[in-house]
Amino acid sequence: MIAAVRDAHKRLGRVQALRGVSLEVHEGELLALLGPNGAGKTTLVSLLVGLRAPDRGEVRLDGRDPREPAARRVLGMTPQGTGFPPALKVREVVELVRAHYPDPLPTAEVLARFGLEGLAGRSVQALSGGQARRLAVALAFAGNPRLAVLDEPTTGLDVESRRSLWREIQRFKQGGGTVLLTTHYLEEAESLATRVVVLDRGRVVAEGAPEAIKRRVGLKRVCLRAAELPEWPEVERREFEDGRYTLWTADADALVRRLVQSGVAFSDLEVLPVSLEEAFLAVLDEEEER
Ligand SMILES: Nc1ncnc2c1ncn2[C@@H]1O[C@H](COP(=O)(O)OP(=O)(O)OP(=O)(O)O)[C@@H](O)[C@H]1O
Repeated sequence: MIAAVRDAHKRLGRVQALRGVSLEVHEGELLALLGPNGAGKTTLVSLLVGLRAPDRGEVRLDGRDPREPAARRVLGMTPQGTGFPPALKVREVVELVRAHYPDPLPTAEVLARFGLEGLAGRSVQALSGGQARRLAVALAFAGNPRLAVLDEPTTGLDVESRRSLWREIQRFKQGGGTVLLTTHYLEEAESLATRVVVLDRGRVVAEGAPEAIKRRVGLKRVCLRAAELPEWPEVERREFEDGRYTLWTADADALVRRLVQSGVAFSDLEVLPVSLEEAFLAVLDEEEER
């Protein structure tokens, strides 16, 4: 285990941002922290990286208090916000971060991997939003750390930049690195994460592999083309768009049998799992009802 939080509580001003959160980050995993705005993700990350201390509970990074500089040597992170030292060029910012680590990646490699070669001599103030974001993520990897902590790494990036960043994140993980990331893109968590933790109002409300969280919701999607379908008891929810029905059901087998027995003409039948996004919304709905 490379990092752990046990029963952490944190109050920020009048807000109880964390209410007893426990979390372990295991070596080699890619853990995605999900949750709606204000759930406490950034606060939790700030405890793990030693920027804040919990009011109650314990935080460990590589077995030590993350507020000790020596503990943070295992850690690479995206800077909070995009506040780079203003007078520096891109290459200089990369070199500044590398200088803090015993075995960093070569500067040229950092620049190349994150599509920054053409920008090496550019002042950080003259970067576009997307370029600054790529630099921020590159800095998390520049020191060749054991744990990379990425707070919303791909927010504001175009599709191509997002995909190329995903490739770099995966490459780091394949090389044995551990990643903790927060994201609002469920698709990102679904394609990258080995494990997902969902926070809501300062608590962990769901945890597991993306597949397990989807199973917990217990529904499947049955999709088909048909002119009109009767109401069936197995169907929890239905949508009709462009001649195609999507039916959400807890028992896809029973629904398909019903469909065939009904004699309704249909085509293009597919049975699909729910997406992580649908599962995420269902988990938050359950919490809301509690
Ligand atoms: N410095 C602060 N002072 C007072 N309240 C704060 C402070 N920082 C955060 N909060 C509050 O603490 C709660 C948790 O915030 P946090 O930034 O951890 O959430 P988040 O899950 O990262 O949200 P988002 O998805 O919007 O980034 C929110 O209600 C937020 O308004």
